[in-house]
Amino acid sequence: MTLSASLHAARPGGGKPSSSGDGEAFWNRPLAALMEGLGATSRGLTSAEAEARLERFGPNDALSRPARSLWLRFLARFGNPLILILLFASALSAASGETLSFVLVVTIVLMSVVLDFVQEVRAEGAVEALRRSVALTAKVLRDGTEAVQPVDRLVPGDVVRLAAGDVVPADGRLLEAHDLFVNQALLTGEPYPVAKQAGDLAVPAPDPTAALNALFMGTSVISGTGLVLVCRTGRDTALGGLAGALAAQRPPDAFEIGIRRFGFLMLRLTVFLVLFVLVVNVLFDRPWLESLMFALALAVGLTPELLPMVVTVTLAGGARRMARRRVIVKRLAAIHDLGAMDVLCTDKTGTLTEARIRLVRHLDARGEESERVFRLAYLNSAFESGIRSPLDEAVLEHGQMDLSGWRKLDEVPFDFERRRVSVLIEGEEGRLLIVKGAPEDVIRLSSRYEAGPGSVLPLDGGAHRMLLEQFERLGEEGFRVLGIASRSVGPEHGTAHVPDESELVFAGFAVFLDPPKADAAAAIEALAASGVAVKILTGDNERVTRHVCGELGVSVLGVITGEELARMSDEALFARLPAVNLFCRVTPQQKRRVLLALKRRGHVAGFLGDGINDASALHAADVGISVDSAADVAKQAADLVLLAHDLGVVHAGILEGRRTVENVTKYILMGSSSNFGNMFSMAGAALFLPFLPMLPIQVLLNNLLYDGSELGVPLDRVDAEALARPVRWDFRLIERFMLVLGPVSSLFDFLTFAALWWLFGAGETLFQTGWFVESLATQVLVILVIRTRGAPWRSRPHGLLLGLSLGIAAFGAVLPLTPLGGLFGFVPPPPRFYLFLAAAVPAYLALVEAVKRWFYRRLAPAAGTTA
Ligand SMILES: Nc1ncnc2c1ncn2[C@@H]1O[C@H](COP(=O)(O)OP(=O)(O)OP(=O)(O)O)[C@@H](O)[C@H]1O
Ligand SMILES: [Mg+2]
Repeated sequence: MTLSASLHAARPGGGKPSSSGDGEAFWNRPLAALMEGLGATSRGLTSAEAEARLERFGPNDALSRPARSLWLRFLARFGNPLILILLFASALSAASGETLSFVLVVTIVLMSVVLDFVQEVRAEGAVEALRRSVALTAKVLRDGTEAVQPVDRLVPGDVVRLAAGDVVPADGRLLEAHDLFVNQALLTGEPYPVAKQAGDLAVPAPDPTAALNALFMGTSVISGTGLVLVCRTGRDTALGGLAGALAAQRPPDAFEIGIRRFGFLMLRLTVFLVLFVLVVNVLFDRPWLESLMFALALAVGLTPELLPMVVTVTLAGGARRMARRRVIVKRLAAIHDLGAMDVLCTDKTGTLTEARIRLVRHLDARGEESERVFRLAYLNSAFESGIRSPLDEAVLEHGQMDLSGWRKLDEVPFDFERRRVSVLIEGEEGRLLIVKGAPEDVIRLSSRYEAGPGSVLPLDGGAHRMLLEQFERLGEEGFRVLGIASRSVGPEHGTAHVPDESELVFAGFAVFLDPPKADAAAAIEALAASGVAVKILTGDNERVTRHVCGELGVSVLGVITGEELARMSDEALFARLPAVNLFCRVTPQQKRRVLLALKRRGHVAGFLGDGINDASALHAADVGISVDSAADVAKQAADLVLLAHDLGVVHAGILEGRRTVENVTKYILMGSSSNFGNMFSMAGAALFLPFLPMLPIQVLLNNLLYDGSELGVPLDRVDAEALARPVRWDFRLIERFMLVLGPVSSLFDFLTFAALWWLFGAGETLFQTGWFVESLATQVLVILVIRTRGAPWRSRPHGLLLGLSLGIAAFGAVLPLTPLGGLFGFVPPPPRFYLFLAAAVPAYLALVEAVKRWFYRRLAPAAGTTA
């Protein structure tokens, strides 16, 4: 993985002194001294003290930059050189007597900046609030009791309880550890489990990777439990030291690249245009100050600087609407990926099934109900301290058992490669290793079996067949099954290891029922109808999964099991992918491999999962989707978090994502074609007219009104046809669109110039007025044509969009007739002009419509949809 690789390479924070210490790393200090220095006890802080420390240390967020105040950010907006020069130039003109124009320029610029700024801040606030709503939490000791707190409220001195699947929320020292293994790949790049223990180090460790008594933010607990004293938070953590590298390393996504490329194109055109206008005006000996201001006003309207803001605002609007459909967006750009997604991989439990797992039977080897099998399963589930799966919950809920006669000595924690868990306990039967896991493996590891009370028989070929048959029959009936086995060991046996899981005595099966989800079938159909294929990736076995599919009416095209996958080359997998929609008994790494293969085939692949075993697939996917109740590591890896574990929610989210992408595209099409075209015409006009085609202040006003008319775009409706298939950004399409429609708009503008000049014999002020009214109307109304690929009258726009577009065009037309118009240098045009307008604007729109149809038919027939 590039991320961990880069972190590995960077590896700063290594010898970084702890914020709590005197230059010595916190893991090397004696615990007692460390606690004294932190003013901490093993019972945690008081709420009041924690509150005070939060003030002092700031929020526990390693990646955030210190927030700039709103005022500073607002002022920074004026740091834009174009705006500065414009203000400076208008101040110069004020000095030469044009005070009114100066006041107007400042007012308009201020209004524009405020409009943009308010939108952006609101958008960011909304996105941040959404992100917070699914933020990770930690179990913290506060006021002597355990409380659940958002991770960013942790402070040095806090005591945090951790279990398997948790992401370590800060850097700290272990106060207690039980069978604790963590994944430190974020720090070391190596995914192997590392054992951690409480206590002082015998030999000082030079860097975090060697500190076996400490845990570090961003690493995750694989198994076991721990109690951690928080020593460093936020930017002071080892992860915080990497934050810079992290941010720098994140490769830009396709969208960012597209926006940048497009922005650069616009920038070049702007520079060219502005220089052109300036040179022409200077050559023709026109007043230089006004020409400069005119050019600057043009540039302010054209600069792509605002494009990312506009996109962010639209995406944030989309994120808000998705939240109403119970999909929380953690990474804004994921909205596009969601809209573009054409394959969705999902796990089984919780998505296709209710995840209300019940233990329904406990059968011995002969298939008879057995209390002993339940007791062994119960002991295993009760004493295992690793990943507490819903299967364990189901065992523990099934009945009560007195554990007082038993003591736990050790365990071999569950992992998704081995698919079993063992506990070593001591009690009335002496020392006993109890193994619970995937039946085919537990049977394979057994050499004898219990055939009724007190009777143990060798597990020979016949018995083996009998057990497998029983297991398969249960699977075909849709039951999830775990095998239970045990082994007596001598008193010299104090610890348990993987090789001990052999020569077992097979006891029987724990049989679970997890009913299929009634509405999953409809959701899968809806996804298919929307061009998203669903593939199932599960750690469970083929029989159970087939049964679930059968109940749901999902047809199984082809199956690959984990075993086959392990033997399969990447090429073979690549070739078989299209014909397979079921992957069974796959390990976490195999889930990841399938996703990478799908991506290599050119799919935009999503993954929906909630378990620890899903985290690496979530990372690998283009769109990682998890649920609010998921394990920390899964939630952290996800781009989107569902508030309800439901494929229907995903479908709703996909449509919302596509809609958002379509609306962003509309924005860009509108801005790039008509706005660009109009500006281009102004440059032409500068060449032929003896005066400026519009006063600088009029250009600015035009721009402000245009911006206002765009406020409705994010809310706009999108045609059903556009939502029916995955959509991708297509900046080439946008560029071509601009290059075709820009000149169309310019062509029409020159016709207008001609009419104003010859038909109305317009002088400077009338020309400027007429042109202002006309250009605003065409720029603002063209959205009604280009917002759909089909006929505009068949696609109803959102009320606000329609209202703002018509309203602003009308406002522009009426403005010159009012006293306010005089302020901006307008004169009331003759009635004949309005007749001309009433003919010209519809003619323009009709022309755009014709060219648009030709464009989509000839130049971009299939663009915008995925193959
Ligand atoms: N608590 C447990 N004790 C023993 N074995 C378990 C336990 N949990 C899971 N297993 C074994 O590991 C296998 C894989 O786990 P699981 O079914 O949860 O994987 P998964 O990929 O998350 O599946 P799903 O797609 O259903 O969510 C199980 O089929 C079972 O054999
Ligand atoms: Mg699962």
